[in-house]
Amino acid sequence: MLELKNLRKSYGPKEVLKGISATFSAGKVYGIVGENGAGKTTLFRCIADLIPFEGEILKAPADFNHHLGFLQTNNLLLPMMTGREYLRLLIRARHLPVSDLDDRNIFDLPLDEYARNYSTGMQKKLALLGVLLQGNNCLILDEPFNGVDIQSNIIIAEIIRELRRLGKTVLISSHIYSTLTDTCDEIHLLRDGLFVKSAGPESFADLEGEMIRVTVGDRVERLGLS
Ligand SMILES: Nc1ncnc2c1ncn2[C@@H]1O[C@H](COP(=O)(O)OP(=O)(O)OP(=O)(O)O)[C@@H](O)[C@H]1O
Repeated sequence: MLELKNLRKSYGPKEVLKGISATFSAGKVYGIVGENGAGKTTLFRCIADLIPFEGEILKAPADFNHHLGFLQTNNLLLPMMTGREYLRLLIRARHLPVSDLDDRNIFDLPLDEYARNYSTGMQKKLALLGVLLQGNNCLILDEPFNGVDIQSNIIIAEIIRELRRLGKTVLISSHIYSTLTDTCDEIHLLRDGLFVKSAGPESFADLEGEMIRVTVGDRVERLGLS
């Protein structure tokens, strides 16, 4: 169980999260959408206890953080380590046996090459594989689809559905709305530091319509294209 109660976060005078309350349940997939700079990563970093915040984040069981996997958008600064060593490190951090790595290398990554020489998409796949092989109960996936090829995106969507079937709690951010409607049970729109709208599958289309109205407004006309 994961519950946010009046979660607030400021960077200096800048208030990014202004009192978010929400509950995230096991066996559900939650999408977070919002414009660049809306605070999605900040929210995730608060939940992962990586930065201080105000308000409350209630987690159960008590060792929740030991079963939390966080795929960050910028966790790709790997030291001199091969893909295989990176995966071993993450798996061992959970005191799990390292086995069948080649079989479980579902993205066909060159595991014996230095991970820092991987392409951006390959690094993301490696990081995702790492948090998945840890067997976490809660997964926070910050833009998992971004920079990854279409074939892998299809696989990632299927993995997310499998995580739901396994009873995990999954939080995802994405700038591609269809990736969320394909996978989520609920989507929250983060704007001005708050969840201003939340929708279940029956109102995903309404939420998209609302975002288009607010976001596009008269911007295209103002461009004065001719
Ligand atoms: N360490 C920091 N110090 C100061 N300001 C920060 C810091 N990290 C983030 N911010 C600011 O907080 C706001 C929210 O940033 P955040 O990265 O959480 O947004 P986001 O919704 O994830 O954006 P994007 O979609 O572009 O990834 C932005 O205005 C950003 O400039």
